[in-house]
Amino acid sequence: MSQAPSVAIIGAGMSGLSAATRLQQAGLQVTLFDKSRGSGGRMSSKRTDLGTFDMGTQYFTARDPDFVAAVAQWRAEGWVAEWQPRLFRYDEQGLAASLDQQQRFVGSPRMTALSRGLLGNLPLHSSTRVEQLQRIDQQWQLRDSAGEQYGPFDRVIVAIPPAQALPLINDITALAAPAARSEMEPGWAVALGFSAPLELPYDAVFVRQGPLDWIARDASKPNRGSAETWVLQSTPSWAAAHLESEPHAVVAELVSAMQAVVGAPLPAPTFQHAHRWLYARPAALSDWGALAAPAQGVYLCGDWCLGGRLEAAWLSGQHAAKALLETA
Ligand SMILES: Cc1cc2nc3c(=O)[nH]c(=O)nc-3n(C[C@H](O)[C@H](O)[C@H](O)COP(=O)(O)OP(=O)(O)OC[C@H]3O[C@@H](n4cnc5c(N)ncnc54)[C@H](O)[C@@H]3O)c2cc1C
Ligand SMILES: NC(=O)C1=CC=CN([C@@H]2O[C@H](COP(=O)(O)OP(=O)(O)OC[C@H]3O[C@@H](n4cnc5c(N)ncnc54)[C@H](OP(=O)(O)O)[C@@H]3O)[C@@H](O)[C@H]2O)C1
Repeated sequence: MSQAPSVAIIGAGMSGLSAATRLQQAGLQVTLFDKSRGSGGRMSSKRTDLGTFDMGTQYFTARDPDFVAAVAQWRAEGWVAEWQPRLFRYDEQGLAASLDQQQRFVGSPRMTALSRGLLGNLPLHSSTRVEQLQRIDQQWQLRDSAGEQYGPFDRVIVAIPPAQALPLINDITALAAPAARSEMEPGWAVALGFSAPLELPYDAVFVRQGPLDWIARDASKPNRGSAETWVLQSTPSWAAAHLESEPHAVVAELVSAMQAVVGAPLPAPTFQHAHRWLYARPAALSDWGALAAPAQGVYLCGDWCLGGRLEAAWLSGQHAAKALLETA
């Protein structure tokens, strides 16, 4: 190929953005597509009159040296900041402080600040659900759910959960077989706003039982504003058993579980909202990095290829970009 290949990236969550920024640095033309109104995917924030709520990624840690370096750069840009919550855990013995030495980071002033920073000036077709990839003359044409065509592109990176990726790559066995084996578990997230501080001695609690996985005072994160905002997240097993529940019923059950943790009735929230994540986290850990079909010029990445955390999503995007660059 005499000139740099053009690349379509389907999915503008962390893995797609990671691949996009790496390829842009290498001088390739990339175009992102996302079915949502913006970028970020599961690294999402909900804006309300009370302030924002992080409804997906709560915080992230950095262990891989390349990711540690990327996070240092994002901190310097002001896109992320360290969060030092007063951490507790809740188990059969009840509530106990559970402080540790782990550094934890969040987007600032909301989780999506990180995805906006990474997106920068990259071209993104938002509200565009890609439904089909067509191979024409050794290139790829994309078709969205409204029948619009995009392309041609020399290469395609599919950076979405496996169930959503499968219809796009079904004919490419090297990608379809592992994707078909990869299951994702669901989750419910509930945002609560209160008119006054709850005055609790913790900012976040690892619960991991019954309906509740985790509760966090969103307002304790850096640069969030002064409203008393909390996010409750369900365990995957509870979400699987309550996939079709009405949002108000989910709020009621998770608030009741939070009251059990707090050990006292909570005041009535002034704001409540429930969000269902059909594909929240991988059911099992994989170590693929990314999946590649170089002969067809198609690459598959996402947290599910490497471990189900934000860091894994970033690393998987880097793996996909590296594999693509090896054939560029
Ligand atoms: C409730 C919850 C809490 C979490 N908490 C944490 C945490 O505290 N720490 C942590 O490290 N990780 C956490 N995670 C996991 C973390 O959010 C993910 O690992 C990471 O965001 C995944 O990024 P990704 O790019 O792989 O996928 P996604 O973020 O899912 O990105 C995929 C993108 O593709 C788009 N898309 C899908 N199909 C199509 C299509 N056909 N056409 C166009 N676009 C499409 C979607 O809209 C989405 O934007 C949490 C996840 C959830 C759901
Ligand atoms: N809700 C969802 O859908 C999620 C999808 C994907 C990831 N989710 C959560 O992300 C968190 C990020 O994990 P990691 O980056 O590895 O953060 P750590 O803070 O290191 O947590 C890892 C793991 O260790 C336990 N733990 C850590 N610190 C404490 C502590 N101070 N007290 C008690 N427990 C702690 C805990 O796991 P256990 O199974 O051992 O309870 C943490 O999960 C992580 O929270 C994912 O669940 C959500």
